Amino acid sequence: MTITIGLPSKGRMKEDASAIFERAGMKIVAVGNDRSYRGRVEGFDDVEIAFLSASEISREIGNGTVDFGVTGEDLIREGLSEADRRVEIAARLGFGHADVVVAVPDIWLDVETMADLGDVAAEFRARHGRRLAIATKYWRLTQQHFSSQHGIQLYRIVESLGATEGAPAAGQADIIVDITSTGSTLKANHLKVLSDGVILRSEACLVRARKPEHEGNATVAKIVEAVRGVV
Ligand SMILES: Nc1ncnc2c1ncn2[C@@H]1O[C@H](COP(=O)(O)OP(=O)(O)OP(=O)(O)O)[C@@H](O)[C@H]1O
Ligand SMILES: O=P(O)(O)OC[C@H]1O[C@H](OP(=O)(O)OP(=O)(O)O)[C@H](O)[C@@H]1O
Repeated sequence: MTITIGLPSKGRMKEDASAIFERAGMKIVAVGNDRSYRGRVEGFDDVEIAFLSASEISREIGNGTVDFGVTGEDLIREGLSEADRRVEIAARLGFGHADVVVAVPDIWLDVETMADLGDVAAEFRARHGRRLAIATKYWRLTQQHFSSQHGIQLYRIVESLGATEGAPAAGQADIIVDITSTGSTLKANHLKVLSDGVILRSEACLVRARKPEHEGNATVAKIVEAVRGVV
């Protein structure tokens, strides 16, 4: 059986993901020329590499098209329903750290917690004649955090595919759910994170699709062991 590993073909995780495999004794070589989206691993004849974007990797692990992948935990939990049933986080890789957070305008002085935000959401319609609007690309994580975890139902999600932090000032939304690493983008846009507003502390992970045929497969075990040995 050939084991396929999805690695980022571009973006912020690309270099670090390949470097981890190299440190683990699995040197990746491109098949064909440099622009090829296929690779192999020196010394592992039954392993192939598929170079994909970070969000494609999460999707392909979810549907089992690749056996392993390196991607952010945020993309796994946002992209896949019942993620823990479908995939296993085999190793946390120590790079690509970012938190998915709930942030509100600095000037909302009375709003520090999700409970405060729940009160605001409840009053919002009476005061403004509409629901609290949340700009985000993290639909699933937002719904889980607001509805399931904090019992807040009165809100509406405004899809944002970029420059999410600008949405409140632009009048497109009231608050945001987005990723932050240094916090400088939030600060520049006069937003603050609620004290219990960290939805997920994400980092790059080696993720395995849960497949029955992995049971007892020596190559699968070797890949996990090799990567765990260097993180
Ligand atoms: N400052 C940051 N901003 C955004 N994402 C970050 C940051 N730091 C780490 N990440 C992580 O990087 C991953 C996304 O990587 P990247 O932006 O390179 O993907 P991408 O190539 O844009 O993928 P796609 O095109 O599929 O969206 C996510 O898992 C995210 O959590
Ligand atoms: O907390 P900070 O260090 O300020 O980082 C957070 C910002 O970085 C990312 O955007 P980026 O400009 O990298 O573009 P992207 O969303 O297209 O990846 C992310 O979407 C945030 O806006």
